[in-house]
Amino acid sequence: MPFEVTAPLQESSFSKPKVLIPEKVSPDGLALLKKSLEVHEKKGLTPEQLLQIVPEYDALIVRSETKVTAELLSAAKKLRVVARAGVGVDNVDVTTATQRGVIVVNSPSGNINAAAEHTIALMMATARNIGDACASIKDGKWERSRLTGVEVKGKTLAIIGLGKVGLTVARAAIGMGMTAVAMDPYANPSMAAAASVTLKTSLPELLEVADFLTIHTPLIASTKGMIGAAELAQMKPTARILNVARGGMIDEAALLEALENDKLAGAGIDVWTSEPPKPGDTASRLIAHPKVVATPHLGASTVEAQENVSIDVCEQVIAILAGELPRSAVNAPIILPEEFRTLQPFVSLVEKMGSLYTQLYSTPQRSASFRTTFDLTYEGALTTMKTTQPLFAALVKGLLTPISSQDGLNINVVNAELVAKERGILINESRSRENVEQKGYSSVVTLRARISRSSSMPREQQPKTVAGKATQEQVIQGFVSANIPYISRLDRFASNFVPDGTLLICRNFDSFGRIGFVGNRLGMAKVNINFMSVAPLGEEEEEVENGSGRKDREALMILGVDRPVEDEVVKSLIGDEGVLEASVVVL
Ligand SMILES: NC(=O)c1ccc[n+]([C@@H]2O[C@H](COP(=O)([O-])OP(=O)(O)OC[C@H]3O[C@@H](n4cnc5c(N)ncnc54)[C@H](O)[C@@H]3O)[C@@H](O)[C@H]2O)c1
Ligand SMILES: O=C(O)[C@H](O)COP(=O)(O)O
Repeated sequence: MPFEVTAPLQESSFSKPKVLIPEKVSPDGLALLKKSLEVHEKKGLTPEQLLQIVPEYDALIVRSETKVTAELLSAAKKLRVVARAGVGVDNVDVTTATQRGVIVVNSPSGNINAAAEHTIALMMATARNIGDACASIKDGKWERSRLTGVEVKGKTLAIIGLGKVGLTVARAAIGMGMTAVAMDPYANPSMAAAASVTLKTSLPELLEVADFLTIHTPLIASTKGMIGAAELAQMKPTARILNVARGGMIDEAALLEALENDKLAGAGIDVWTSEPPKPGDTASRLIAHPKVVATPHLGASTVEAQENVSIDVCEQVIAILAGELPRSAVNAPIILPEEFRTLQPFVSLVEKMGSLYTQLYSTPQRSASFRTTFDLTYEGALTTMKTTQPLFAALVKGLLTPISSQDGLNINVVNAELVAKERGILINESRSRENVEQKGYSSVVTLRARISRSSSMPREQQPKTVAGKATQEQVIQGFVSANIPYISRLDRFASNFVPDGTLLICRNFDSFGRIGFVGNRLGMAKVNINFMSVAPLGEEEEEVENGSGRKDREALMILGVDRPVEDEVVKSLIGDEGVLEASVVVL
């Protein structure tokens, strides 16, 4: 099948690419889009309505309210880009987008100043009881002494996360006569020093000196719930806490308890664990608390910031739909969009090849005693790709998925090399000049696993052989046709099957009655067969002795089944009836 490179969508295309914008995005960027694209602004859609209309769109532009879920991305068959008009992409399922070849872009710097100014506004509001005072005077009261505040000059601002927003807040606070200290394990010490911010190495060190504590990290595993009851207890009772980053980093129940019991003087909160908060939940009780100044996620909501992020992401959408490189891609920073799209079916193929290898050929004893080196070879049109990083990442992911917990496995082009190194997986990639079109394919991928004794083991402890040889090699080969991956070689066998779902793979002598025997046993076990494929020995392979004195050729039988096959059923296939080996793999 020809290797297709999707043509960039041009202005002159018969129908213009369509962009869906289900949230309020500033018109400045939209004006740029409208020159060459069909732009549909549809606010207030329910998730169900969004799911229904998304298949017709090439691009989706969102802010923080739209949840770009795996379900939505699966329904969005034409989608090429999700653009986040802002910084945080925690409302976008980036992993699924990556798997589906959808580029996610954001605007990493368009709203920094807005978020920093909002932090300062909340700091001043908590210091001077602005929220409470405003409510009081509107209620017809005149409560001057109850509402006496504090000054920020001479106080210490403690910052968690000295990134773009954190540093901007620090500079403004220092300008108001405050001392700035920060805790950020990844901060650049010289940049901190240049901004007159003192870095602290631990959270307790930071908490104990804070008159105001402000959080400016992303919401990730290490920051989720980082300020709980224990941390609040380490702060001065006169301290105030601010959060203009993300809900979920401060334990809302612990914060409410601290405020109610005078363990903390106040809080200025813009972001909430659940947005919008539900009536009666902890966040709603916090919002109602007189010591809390609350805003509905307004950190980036300034005219200027919205103009910035809108222009930034709209320019990137235009670039991607024209086949060019975006400036701020979250999931594919080093690969051209068209290459990314073309590589996607091969990403799926290589991932399945890796998973097949682990499930069929690797055993725990083997991995402890032997070293496996993987050679990944690309032939045909694939060799013209500028980068094959996504294929490398897919192999690492495929090899590890069957032996990892799903939650912990987030392997992508950014972290694949690191993960491979950490797990001791050696992968050599190479491009072959062989003309595979003669074989009827435009591109072929071959995974060759070479197993040899681990040289790090003391010689006397090394097992004598690997299946009788000093080194052993297994080969899996595949290709893509009409975007569907196929396995064309499985070890010594010339196969042709789609690596998908639950497969029973039997090695048997290629003689009468084997298929009937296996089909019968599966039928008795109430396992339905969805498809069957026979893989004969490759032409160069020899016949072997079949146990009854005759020479016979071996073959593989690959059966797609509708459910996992029990171990005893699999074992019952092996024996006199000619099945030599049987394994179940899930792909
Ligand atoms: N409320 C809003 O409307 C609004 C607007 C803009 C940004 N934000 C949010 O503000 C946050 C900061 O944005 P940014 O642009 O400054 O991001 P950034 O990536 O520039 O900075 C984040 C900093 O956090 C640090 N960090 C990461 N993990 C940490 C940890 N465990 N402990 C301490 N520091 C850690 C990083 O090293 C980095 O320096 C993000 O969550 C962003 O989504 C909110
Ligand atoms: O991550 C961001 O950029 C901010 O939280 C802003 O979100 P918003 O676009 O929904 O205002």
